[in-house]
Amino acid sequence: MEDPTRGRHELNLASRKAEEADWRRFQATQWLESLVGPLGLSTQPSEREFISCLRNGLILCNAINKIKPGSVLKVVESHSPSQSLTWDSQPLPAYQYFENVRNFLVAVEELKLPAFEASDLERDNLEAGSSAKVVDCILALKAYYEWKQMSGGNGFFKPPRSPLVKHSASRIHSRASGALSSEPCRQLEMSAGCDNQPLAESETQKLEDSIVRALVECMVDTKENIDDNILASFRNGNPDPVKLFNRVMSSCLEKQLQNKFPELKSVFINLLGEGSSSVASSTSIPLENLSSTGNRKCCSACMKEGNCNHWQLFQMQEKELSNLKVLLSRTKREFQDLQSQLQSDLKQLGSQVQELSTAALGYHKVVKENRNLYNMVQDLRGNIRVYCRIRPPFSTETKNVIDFIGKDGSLVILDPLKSQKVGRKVFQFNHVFGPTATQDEVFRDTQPLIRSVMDGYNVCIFAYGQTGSGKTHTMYGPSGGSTKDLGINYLALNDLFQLSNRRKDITEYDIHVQMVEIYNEQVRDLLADDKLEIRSCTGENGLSLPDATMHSVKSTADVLNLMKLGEVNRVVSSTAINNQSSRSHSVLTVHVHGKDVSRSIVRSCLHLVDLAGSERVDKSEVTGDGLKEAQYINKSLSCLGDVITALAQKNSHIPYRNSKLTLLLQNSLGGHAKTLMFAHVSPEGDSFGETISTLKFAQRVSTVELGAARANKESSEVMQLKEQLESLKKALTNNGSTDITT
Ligand SMILES: Nc1ncnc2c1ncn2[C@@H]1O[C@H](COP(=O)(O)OP(=O)(O)OP(=O)(O)O)[C@@H](O)[C@H]1O
Repeated sequence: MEDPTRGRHELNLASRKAEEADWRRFQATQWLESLVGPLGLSTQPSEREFISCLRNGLILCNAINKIKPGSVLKVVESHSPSQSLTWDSQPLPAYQYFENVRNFLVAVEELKLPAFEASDLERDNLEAGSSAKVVDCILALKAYYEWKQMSGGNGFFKPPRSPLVKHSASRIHSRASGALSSEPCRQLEMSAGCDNQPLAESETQKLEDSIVRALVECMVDTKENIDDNILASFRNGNPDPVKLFNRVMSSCLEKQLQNKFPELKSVFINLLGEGSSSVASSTSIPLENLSSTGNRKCCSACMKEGNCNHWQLFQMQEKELSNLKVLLSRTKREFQDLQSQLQSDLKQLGSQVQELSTAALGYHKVVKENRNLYNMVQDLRGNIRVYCRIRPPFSTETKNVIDFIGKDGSLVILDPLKSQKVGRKVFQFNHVFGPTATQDEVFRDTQPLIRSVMDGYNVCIFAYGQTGSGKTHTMYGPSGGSTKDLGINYLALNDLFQLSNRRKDITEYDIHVQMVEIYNEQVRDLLADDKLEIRSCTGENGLSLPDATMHSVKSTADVLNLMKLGEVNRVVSSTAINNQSSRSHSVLTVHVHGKDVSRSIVRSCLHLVDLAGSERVDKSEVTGDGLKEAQYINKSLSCLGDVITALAQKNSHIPYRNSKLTLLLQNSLGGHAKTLMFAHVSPEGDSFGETISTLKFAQRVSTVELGAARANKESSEVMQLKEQLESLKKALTNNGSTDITT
């Protein structure tokens, strides 16, 4: 037997379906009008009205061009001005406009939106429900348009499901739910429940069945019990379909869920709750607000305009936002970790640098202390300091005998005639200046020694070496009177003036100079007009050259003038080895006399000696007077060697008197003076013999112990006592002579 309620339900369903179709058509019309202007249709257009209006494809093309400009490039327009867009004045034949419809459908396909058949717009096909596909297509366009406006076209657009598509699988279900399911589904979609539920397929199916059954029953009941207010609003001819639908639906749901399907209510709440839970937790909006008020508010506002994706988009963005928040806090944590790691690394690095710099400082301090201690030991032992200076080679082509120059004063030379293994000779000096050392560098190393003259020490600096090895260059500077690269003589005096100036408040200094040469065993005054020969080299008052003229100097200019005069007077001649060879030993003596505020007196002298070059007579190719000069030079140098050897061997007798040179340097070599020798060598291979001989001599000199240097300083008491002694001596002498005469 046929169930009478079922028949009634089917009847009701058909009418609901029709209502739904009307409502959707209304939405499509409203939206098209808002997009392209008035269509000339009634408020509730019939299917016929609606299809006729769209038949020429003009409205459709204009609409799609508004959504996506250029979608239909050529739109066939209505030519007659009398032809309006109203549906009933549609001009024929329609085939002229078939192109519009076809182009529109192509554009719709390109947007991947649900399309319809061109024949759906034909007059002959018009029957109930035939416009559904066209309406679906327009509502899909509407949804696309709204998505594009909201997202700016970024992301993925998902067209809303057509009720036709969804329910084609089951005839019964489509019958029962075709008209209605789109709305609940959309409601669920809005809360992200419809598609995103991770339910099993069978479960979903079961759920859908329950919902559809409940809704069908609900609507049948509601339709029968529709309250007068709702019917009245229908009758007064101006119903708001959205409001009407909402009211019907809400009262239906409320009743059915409350009374008949309490289990369905919990399913609904769960669905809505699950869909909202993540959002609720991330935004702290109460669940009820989202599932009822918020959700409904959003949709009631949008329902007027058609399909609504707001809630879904909102949820997606909320989710993305919360993901981003998590990412941000994780990145922040990582950044903080990195920062603290960096800080601790920097701290560690800083302390390491600090340690290193302390170590470096300590190292420099120790090196300096070592040097000072070494010098102190040298002073205490009274050793003669020996510096070696190597002249730059005259030609790069000649073989160089210098193998290695150590910073510690070691020097290795190589016999050019022997192999590297056996031809190497090692020497050790206080310092070795290589060919590139400047005059200034050489002076800076000797400066402390020179300055000690101002404290009362006697100092002697002499340059020794073969002819042409650079002795005059070191002591005077480049030959030819150049004021560039001036040597130790000038730089030393200049420095003494500066020091005297700096100490002028404490000590008053007088500086005098003498300049003599020893030529062929004769001492000659280089600063006197007539170059008088000086007979005595050891005079009274501690002066080694009492007869040589004494010149007071107050400035470096004075010194320069005197040095020029001395250079002019010195005997030089050209030899095969050096065309400006010094044929004599020159001695510049600087006498310093200082008196300080306590009336203590310092008296000292600085000998700056440029020896004549030692040379092999055969090699220098000299004859006659030149040969005689060379023999004298060699003899005096060998006397110097004898004195050095005797001193080195600590002999009781030192043969100072064997030559004028050793007699002149007696106080510097045997007294309590500070002595420095510059051993000059030529780097050329053909000078190897002389180089070895110079270096051996220098090595011997460095072993000489002179005893600790002593300053010539007399305190005011000693001076007073000395003065008293002098006056007593005089008185005694006077008394004696008186006694004799009386
Ligand atoms: N360190 C140097 N840098 C540049 N040129 C140098 C250097 N040493 C020496 N000379 C040059 O070498 C040449 C010989 O030097 P110098 O006259 O000083 O030798 P010397 O040992 O005094 O010779 P002699 O014993 O014959 O007088 C000069 O032309 C000098 O300018």
